[in-house]
Parts: sequence; structure tokens; C-alpha cells
Amino acid sequence: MASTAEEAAALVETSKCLAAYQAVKDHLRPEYTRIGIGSGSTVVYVVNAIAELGPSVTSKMAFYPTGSQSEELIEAAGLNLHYISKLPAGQQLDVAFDGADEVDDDMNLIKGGGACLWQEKIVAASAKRFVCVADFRKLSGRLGTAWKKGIPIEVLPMAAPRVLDELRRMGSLNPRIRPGLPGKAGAIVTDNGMWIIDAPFAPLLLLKDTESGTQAGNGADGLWTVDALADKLIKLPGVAEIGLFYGNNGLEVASGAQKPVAAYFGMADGTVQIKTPGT
Ligand SMILES: O=C[C@H](O)[C@H](O)[C@H](O)COP(=O)(O)O
Repeated sequence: MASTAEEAAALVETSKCLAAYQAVKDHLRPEYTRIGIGSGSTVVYVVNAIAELGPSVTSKMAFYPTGSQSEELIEAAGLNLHYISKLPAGQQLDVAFDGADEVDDDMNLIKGGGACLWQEKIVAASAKRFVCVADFRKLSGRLGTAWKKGIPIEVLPMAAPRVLDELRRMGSLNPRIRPGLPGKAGAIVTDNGMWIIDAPFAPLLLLKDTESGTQAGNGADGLWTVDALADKLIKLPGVAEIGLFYGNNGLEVASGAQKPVAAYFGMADGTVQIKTPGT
């Protein structure tokens, strides 16, 4: 048990590192040529693990970023930078690695804690296999249990007040525009020139929670399933993309999947817990 804040922070970093190295070992095959690289602090270890494989493995690979941070990571590691906008029609990435803010029992994700979610979703959905890397704090039964800051929603700035009104009507508890980092006046601006609204909701139900019929999960009683909430949020005028990754898992040839085929969690005891659909 960590006794100081520094030790606790070090434990989290070690856990991220463990998850990333294991995920790369299990999911980056030498014959792959197109690799998606997500955003956030855990992905830094993914890039380190890939770079350590050396040019004999990586020089034949193209790496696709999800924003300015991962673009810099790829370049700094000496890896080949390519852009998803140039991916030939009908082609997919072999694999994409990315972090998450929270992962539930059904492998739905909250993402966007670092203001990256739109390009992340496009890259994940462009990959044959999307693999999530995280530390033990992200493992949760229901979204909104561990990650209390709210669901990140990327919005057109001029639509933000209207979207906030809609979110309140839907039962969000104090949704707000995310402020910029210290020293930046006004709202945070994403890589896509949008704002982020953080919308807290009561912990989100899984589809299986509604099977008993006791809870509708359609927001009527303030409770939403991930799928019902996500379907509604994405349709709000002014919403560019939402930080809920949901729907089908991407199993091998499926395309357009937002949920990972595997989620790797570095645990506090030094092990790595691997979650796959149905486990
Ligand atoms: O906006 C940021 C991304 O969605 C990240 O992947 C997510 O916030 C997890 O980041 P981290 O690995 O730093 O916890």
C-alpha cells in the first residue's frame, strides 16, 4: 500500500507501463503495416514499447495519430507518421492502441478526459482490432462510478449553451464547459477547434441491467443505459462527437467498432488484467 502521494503516483505510472508493454507484446504482430496510436499518458508507454522493437520491425510500419499529442509522440520516437485522411478507400488499420478514462463490464468506454475523443473514435473505428490500455483506476462495473467528471462531449462552440440546456433536460447533473488549462483564458479548444462539455450522469446501466424489466434505462427515471444515452447524445444538434465508445466489439474483420477487442489493465499488485468481450 502506497504511503505517500508520490508513491501512489508512481504505482499508477508503473501500472500504465505494464499494461502498455503487455498489450503491444500481445497485439503488435511484425507483419502489421498500419498502426493507430491514441492519446493520453498511457499511450506514451505504448509508443515506448513499439519503439524498443527497433527499426527492423517498425520501419515497415505506418503509424496513424489521433491528434497533436500522438503525432508528436510518433515523430519523437522516430516512427513513420501517416494520416488517417490518406488511408486508401476500403483499407483498415491492422490494430489501434488507445487509453480510456473508464471501462465498464461490457467494455464500453469513457474517453476524452484529455480533450481527445473525435479523432480517437475515427481511428479506433478504422482498425480491425482496437486495444485499450489503462491502469487499475479505470476498471469499473458501470461508467460514471469511477470517472465522476462527466462524459466528455465535443461541441461546436456556438451550440454549447443549447447543448447544456438539452443535457440538463436529460438529467445530467451540472454539465459544464471545460475550462482551458491554467494561463489559457476561456474554454479548452480541441484539436478540431471545438469545445468540450463534461456531462455527469448517474452511473450508466448496461443493456443486461434492463432485461429484468425493473429499470427502463431510457432516462425516464434519471437512469440511462450506455447505448440509449449515447444514441441520444450523438443526435443533439451541435454535438460533434461523444466520449462514449459503445456498440459492438471489433472482432477481427468487423469495421466501425468503437469498443475494444481487449482491454489491458495494469494492476496495483504488478499483474496485468486482460478483459475481453464476455469476461
Ligand atoms: O482525451 C484523452 C483520451 O481519451 C485518453 O485516451 C484518455 O483520457 C485516457 O488518458 P490517460 O491514459 O492519460 O489516462
